[in-house]
Amino acid sequence: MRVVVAADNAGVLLKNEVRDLLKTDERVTEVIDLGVDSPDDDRAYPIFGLAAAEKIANGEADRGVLVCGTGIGVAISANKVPGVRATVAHDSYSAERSVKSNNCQIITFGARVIGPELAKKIVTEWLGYTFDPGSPSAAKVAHITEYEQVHAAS
Ligand SMILES: O=C[C@H](O)[C@H](O)COP(=O)(O)O
Repeated sequence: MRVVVAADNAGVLLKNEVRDLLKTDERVTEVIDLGVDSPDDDRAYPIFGLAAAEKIANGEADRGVLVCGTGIGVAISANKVPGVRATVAHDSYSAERSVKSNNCQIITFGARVIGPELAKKIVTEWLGYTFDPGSPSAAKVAHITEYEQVHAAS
C-alpha cells in the first residue's frame, strides 16, 4: 500500500510522527511526504489537501493521511478532487466506518484536537480495513460517484 502524507504548519509535527510510523509498517510499501517540512512553512492547508488527493486520483497513492489544525480544512480540500473521499476521524469507530461504509481513501487529523499516540493507533487500525464492493454500502458510495461524473467539469 502506498500512502501519501501531508500537513500545513499546524499539523507538521503530528504528520511527521505518523509518517515515521507508516515507514515501519510492513503493509506500507511507500510513504510519499508532500510536506510541509517545517512549522516555518506557512503555505495554506488547501495546497496540501488538494495535492495529496491528486496523488490518489491519478493512481500514484492508495491512501492518504492529512493533518492540519482541526483536520477539517484538509478534508474539505481533498474532497474537491473527483473520486476522492476524505474525512476527519478522531475515533476508532469513525475511522473503521470511513473505509468500510464510505470507501474513504483519506483520513485526516487535527493536531490541535488529537494527540499523537491516539492518532497513530487509529492509523494502525485504519490500514487494516478494506472496502467491500459487494457490501450494501457500495450502492450508497456509487451514488456520490455518479453525481461527480454527471457534474464533472468539461
Ligand atoms: O482547517 C484548517 C486548519 O485547522 C488550519 O490548520 C488552520 O486554519 P486557520 O488558521 O484558518 O484557523
